[in-house]
Amino acid sequence: MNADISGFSERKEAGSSSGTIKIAICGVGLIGGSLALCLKGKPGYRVVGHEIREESAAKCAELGVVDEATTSLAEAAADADYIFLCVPVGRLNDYIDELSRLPLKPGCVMTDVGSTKASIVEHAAQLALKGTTFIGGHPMAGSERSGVEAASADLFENAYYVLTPTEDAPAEAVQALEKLLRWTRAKIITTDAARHDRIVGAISHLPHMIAVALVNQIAGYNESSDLYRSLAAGGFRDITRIASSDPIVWRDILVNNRQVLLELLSDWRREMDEFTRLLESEDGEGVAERFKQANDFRNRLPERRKGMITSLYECYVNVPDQPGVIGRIAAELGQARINLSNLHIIESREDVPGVLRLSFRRQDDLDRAVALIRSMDYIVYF
Ligand SMILES: NC(=O)C1=CN([C@@H]2O[C@H](COP(=O)(O)OP(=O)(O)OC[C@H]3O[C@@H](n4cnc5c(N)ncnc54)[C@H](O)[C@@H]3O)[C@@H](O)[C@H]2O)C=CC1
Ligand SMILES: O=C(O)C(=O)Cc1ccc(O)cc1
Repeated sequence: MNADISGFSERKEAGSSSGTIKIAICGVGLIGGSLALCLKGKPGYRVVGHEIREESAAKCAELGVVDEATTSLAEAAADADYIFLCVPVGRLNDYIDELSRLPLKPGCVMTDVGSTKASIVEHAAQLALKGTTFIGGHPMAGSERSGVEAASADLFENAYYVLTPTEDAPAEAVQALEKLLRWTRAKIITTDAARHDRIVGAISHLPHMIAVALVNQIAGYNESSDLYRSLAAGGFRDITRIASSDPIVWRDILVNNRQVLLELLSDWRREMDEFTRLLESEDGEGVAERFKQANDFRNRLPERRKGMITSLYECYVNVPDQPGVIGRIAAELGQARINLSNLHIIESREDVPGVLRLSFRRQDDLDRAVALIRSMDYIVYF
């Protein structure tokens, strides 16, 4: 790979012969669509979406997420300066194979957004991608939602965006990709693929498995009484939000990173065994110590209200059981021109509205809403 990068800098500065930089996005879903929205309309860029189904291609063009869309990979890739692979992890190698058989523009930079990095980076390195450079990528932001309808130009703001260039990737290519990705307003960092997979396995893939297992365990109990579902309150919702993630996307991630995950699961079982031991021996002090240790670490997590922690800017409001309270809060927010993206009543008892979850698209809206609602004497928390 990277055999011929002659003319690379010249092309990146000047763009293609038509004066524009062509960016191909293969898979215009949540992540591909969000990248497209970050880049489309920026001076000198033309964003072309690739989808395998006609309806999907038509939809992303109609929604205005891309400048144009096609179901032909050859057409999307032809003359592209950058190619982003944004399909489920299980399909990435096939795309690399197919692209390696197509005439690609010399100096083209190819990257992906897959949640695992070692296998794709290794696969791309084995193929001589004729004068193009492959650089693995992973924006550490997303949500439990999927599809182009969920795409947003703000998705990556302040989140980490990991790049995993191999040692032989030309510095100019890495710099050019980093420069392009600045439009996402993400914090770009580089590391090697194996390290990425170990760390992301622990902080993202393991939590997704735990969330799914927990929901399925409780769903099993709920067969005997619907009260399990009714009583499921804030804590359960917080820890299980990511269990609503896309099954195909996550099937591919977990199977791909299975070696790392099998080790993490064995450590997880040890953590659970420790709780079992503490409870069997009625060791309350030991239990408290586990919570204390967790509090210490969690309270020192970086204050980031996006990406891996939450997908939106959210707050919770305790609402008393009085008619009109929710309407009043919504009306005040509207009057103050604060854009509410979602409002959800979390019932803690069947007959009592207990907690209101308010979601915003911007930090600024959240901050203003919190100040306003607190000034109305309601308790607001995160
Ligand atoms: N969901 C998330 O929060 C994050 C996902 N990622 C990674 O981004 C990639 C895309 O995920 P999302 O955008 O969330 O998924 P999505 O489901 O929103 O979008 C997937 C895209 O790939 C296309 N696609 C699906 N199956 C395909 C197939 N068999 N052949 C060709 N195209 C196919 C779909 O038409 C769609 O455009 C995955 O590799 C995932 O690991 C990375 C960061 C965050
Ligand atoms: O919704 C969340 O909190 C996520 O964890 C989103 C996410 C999903 C997959 C990734 O590879 C990165 C981020």
